Amino acid sequence: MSPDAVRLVEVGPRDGLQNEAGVVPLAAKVALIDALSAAGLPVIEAGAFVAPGRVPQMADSAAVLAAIHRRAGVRYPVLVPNLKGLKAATEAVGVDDIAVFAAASETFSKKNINCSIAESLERLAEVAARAKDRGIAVRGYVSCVLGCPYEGAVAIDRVVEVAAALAAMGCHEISLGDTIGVGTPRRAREMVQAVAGAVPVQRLAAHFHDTYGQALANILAVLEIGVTTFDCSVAGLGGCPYAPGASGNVATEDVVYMLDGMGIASGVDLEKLRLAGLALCQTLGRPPASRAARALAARKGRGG
Ligand SMILES: CC(C)(COP(=O)([O-])OP(=O)([O-])OC[C@H]1O[C@@H](n2cnc3c(N)ncnc32)[C@H](O)[C@@H]1OP(=O)([O-])[O-])[C@@H](O)C(=O)NCCC(=O)NCCSC(=O)C[C@@](C)(O)CC(=O)[O-]
Repeated sequence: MSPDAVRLVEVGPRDGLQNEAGVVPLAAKVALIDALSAAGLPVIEAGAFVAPGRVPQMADSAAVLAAIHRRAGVRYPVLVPNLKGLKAATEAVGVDDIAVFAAASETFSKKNINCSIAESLERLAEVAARAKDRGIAVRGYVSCVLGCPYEGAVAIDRVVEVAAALAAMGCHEISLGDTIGVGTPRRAREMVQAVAGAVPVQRLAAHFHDTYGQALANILAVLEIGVTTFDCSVAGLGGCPYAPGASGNVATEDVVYMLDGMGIASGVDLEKLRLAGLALCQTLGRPPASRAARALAARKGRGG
């Protein structure tokens, strides 16, 4: 059964832009975030306090946070990999939400954050404890929940273990990331059902990349078993620098179009969202990857 309402977590300004080869001007990032909040997104991941040598595109995250217009009720989490990142985040303007990230694949963990899964969980537990002491909410990500770019298949038991460890260290929500978008609906559902045996489904979020065009189908599959929080990226921006070949997250416009059609409330204005994505894509010099955004633009072009 489908819910009446869902919560969308917009990850475009972080997951979307982290993989861009060229420099995205600070003003364009700020304008994007402000346009997304004006479109009704309740959570907008605004940046990452990671090593700038590894992900140069996120190096200006503190400046982004200082420049955005904060809308009442909107949350602006940032990614934090370690205590150094937590320190930088707490020194930035207005950070009261962070997200820590681990993986269900050893090789991905090593490539992405240069340590084993066990080491990362130890490190993140300290980050989470200190963040909580300061009243900062902590979200947890698990990458490679349906496959790894280096190891291939990933055991569901491993996903359950990592998700449970993040929940045990106090993450209020666990986002399950199909980093390379290889998942299909039945497997996505099996994975979520298994994780829900360890972490209540109300605390789970689904984070599907759309590499194989399966993201919307996967969302629907897990929506029907109780997941009500979905990560998405405006204009389908993105990919992970440590997941070669992976495309962006499911496009927020495509998700909102589907939800609107199903009568499921997200609080997001599709037209304002489309224009937010379009403005950023004009800066990037390419069309939005969102099918819904393209179709809506074509309809407008025909006077529809
Ligand atoms: C995790 C680390 C930091 C480990 O870092 P390390 O590679 O082990 O190296 P280190 O700890 O020895 O540090 C190397 C240099 O970085 C600095 N440093 C160290 N930490 C920080 C920090 N926080 N902020 C700023 N600088 C930092 C540190 O001070 C040092 O500077 P140097 O002495 O060379 O001048 C590094 O490997 C890293 O930043 N990796 C990038 C991870 C990343 O951002 N990946 C993409 C996001 S995850 C993702 O996209 C998946 C997700 C979440 O979307 C879900 C999904 O789809 O699966």
